[in-house]
Formats: sequence, structure tokens, C-alpha cells
Amino acid sequence: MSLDRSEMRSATIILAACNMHFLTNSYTRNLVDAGNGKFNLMILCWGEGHGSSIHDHTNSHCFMKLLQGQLKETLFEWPDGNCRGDMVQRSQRVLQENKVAYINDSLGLHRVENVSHTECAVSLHLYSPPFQSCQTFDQRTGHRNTVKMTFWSKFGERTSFVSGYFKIKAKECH
Ligand SMILES: N[C@@H](CS(=O)O)C(=O)O
Ligand SMILES: [Fe+2]
Repeated sequence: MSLDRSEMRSATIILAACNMHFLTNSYTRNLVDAGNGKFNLMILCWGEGHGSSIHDHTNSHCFMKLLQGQLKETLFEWPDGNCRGDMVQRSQRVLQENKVAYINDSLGLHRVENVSHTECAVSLHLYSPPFQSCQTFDQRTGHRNTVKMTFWSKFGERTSFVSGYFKIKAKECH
């Protein structure tokens, strides 16, 4: 396989993202293709111990393929509106290299973690339709926040954002 100039640049910046994990305290999100507004294709780089908060996927379809390493996925039920007590954990599995996982909001919420102390992990995510914010949940209370999701790089160019979630607003419990 040979890469053209712009593919080489994208590959280089994503490799940099994967090697930067010791400087970032969160996994990095790298946009590869915006699909004419129909989908987002991105590469996520997970340093040792990096993980996502429990989150939803804003009514999108989400496919995720492990390109390197392993990731642990924990599924949770949606909390009821009262935000009382621990969230209910439904299942847990380890996604192995080359495996594809799928989630949408009707299947529940999830948290993804690279639990390895020695290996980073790289995953390819396809979201359709694309979304720019999601909700994160506190495992102990079910309390939720709406957060903006940012990219560490887009199309091989480093963005000015630190990758991850940024809180927009907190929702009150009833
Ligand atoms: N859905 C998360 C990655 S994962 O934890 O599924 C994100 O787009 O950042
Ligand atoms: Fe997710």
C-alpha cells in the first residue's frame, strides 16, 4: 500500500497523537473524514489508563473497530430521572484487535477504557449522523452533564483544542 502526500500527513499527525498520550490526560480524537455532513470517521488514541466518562451517543449510530490493542467496554442502563444511587451496570467485555462493536442510545450508555499499563490502543469510530455534543453521567449518582466534544486533530492538522469533553451545562435531577 502506498500513501499520497495528504494521507502521509494525516497518518503522521495521528501517529503523533498516539505518541502524545504521556502529555495528554485523556484519549485524543482525530477527525479523518466528515462524510459531507453525513458521518464522522475518526481515529481515537488511548494512552495507558485512559478512558471515557459514561456517555450517550446523541441518537447516532456508532461503530467502533479496534485497530491496535484492547479496550474494555462497560454498558450501563439509562438512569431514571431521579438521580438516586449508583448507575446500573448491564455488561462488560474486552474488545480485541480487529473486532467491531456497535452502540446506539436504545442499547444504553457506555464507558470505554484502555486498562493496560503498558500498551496504548487505537480505535476507528464511525458516527452517523455526526454529533458535536453528548451527555456524560456520574456513575455514583446518575447526574448528567451536556458536554462539547472536540478534536485533537482534523484532517491531519493539529487543532488548538485539547481533545476531550467540555462541560456545557449540568442538568438538574427532578
Ligand atoms: N464515543 C466516544 C468514544 S468511546 O468511549 O466510545 C467519543 O466519541 O469520544
Ligand atoms: Fe462512545
